Amino acid sequence: MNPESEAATESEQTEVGTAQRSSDVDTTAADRPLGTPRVDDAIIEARDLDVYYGDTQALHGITMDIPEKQVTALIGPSGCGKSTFLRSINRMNDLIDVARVDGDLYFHGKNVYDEDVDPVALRRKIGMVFQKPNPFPKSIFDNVAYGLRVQGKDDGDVEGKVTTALERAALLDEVEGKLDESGLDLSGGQQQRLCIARAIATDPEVILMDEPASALDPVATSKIEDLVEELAEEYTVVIVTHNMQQAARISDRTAVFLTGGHLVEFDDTEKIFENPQSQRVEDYITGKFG
Ligand SMILES: Nc1ncnc2c1ncn2[C@@H]1O[C@H](COP(=O)(O)OP(=O)(O)OP(=O)(O)O)[C@@H](O)[C@H]1O
Repeated sequence: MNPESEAATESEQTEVGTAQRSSDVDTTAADRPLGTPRVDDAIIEARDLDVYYGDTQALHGITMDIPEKQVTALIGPSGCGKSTFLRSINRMNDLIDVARVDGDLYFHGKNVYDEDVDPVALRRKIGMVFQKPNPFPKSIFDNVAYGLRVQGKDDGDVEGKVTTALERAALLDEVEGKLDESGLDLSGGQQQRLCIARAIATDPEVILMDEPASALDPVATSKIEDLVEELAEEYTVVIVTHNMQQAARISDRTAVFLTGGHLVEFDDTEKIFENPQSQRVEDYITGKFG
């Protein structure tokens, strides 16, 4: 179906990720972050995105592109809006009563805030992993199979899909032979990899991670970091982290948000950490504040 005929079927729910963007909204110079916020291979494009909680504005005019199959890190001091931006990508902010979004956010060129977008379908393509591992009180197998069953993808090969997801999440070796045991009996690091397996079982394109290693010990953290880098061969990963060394180690590009909900600079990770353009970013990454 071409973009024009898709646009014509306004009354139907659009399968996100297939349409073309109908208009490109440029941003004002004042809002434009330093660095190279626009890229050619973007899968997600935020344009002039504002997010409010009631009367409080948490994000101001965010314009940035997330490149496909790379790791993009979002860093910045507490309360600067990193999680808010992450949640706005797959419309998780819809679940917060007082949250309101202005501006545009395109996924494969389709504005995810268009009325014809089904947020549940969107979240199948843009999965999320949270700070605290949150496996269901079910077996390891059922945790991973859960999304497939909910989506009616229980097509006889659930076992194969569960095995593949556990393998991609670098957990299979540790749980083989005990898939019937409770996911809650795994260690914290294993639980987080189980949640990652659950997120990738349904074959999303993008995985959003909100400080996925902050509750883990250094060994488990290192496994998650290795995994994130591997995942980027097949998926687009956007990760919020408080840990600047972690952002420097695992990400291709880094976005620096600063107090008040402004994106100040977005560039290749190496550039951000070695030669940032903004003095405020330099001060932040050298630990002068934040
Ligand atoms: N559900 C909510 N209701 C009201 N205000 C909120 C809500 N969630 C976040 N905020 C506010 O929005 C701003 C940005 O919060 P957000 O959690 O996005 O920041 P953050 O950079 O991810 O912070 P942290 O690093 O501490 O997790 C903060 O001022 C916060 O208090």
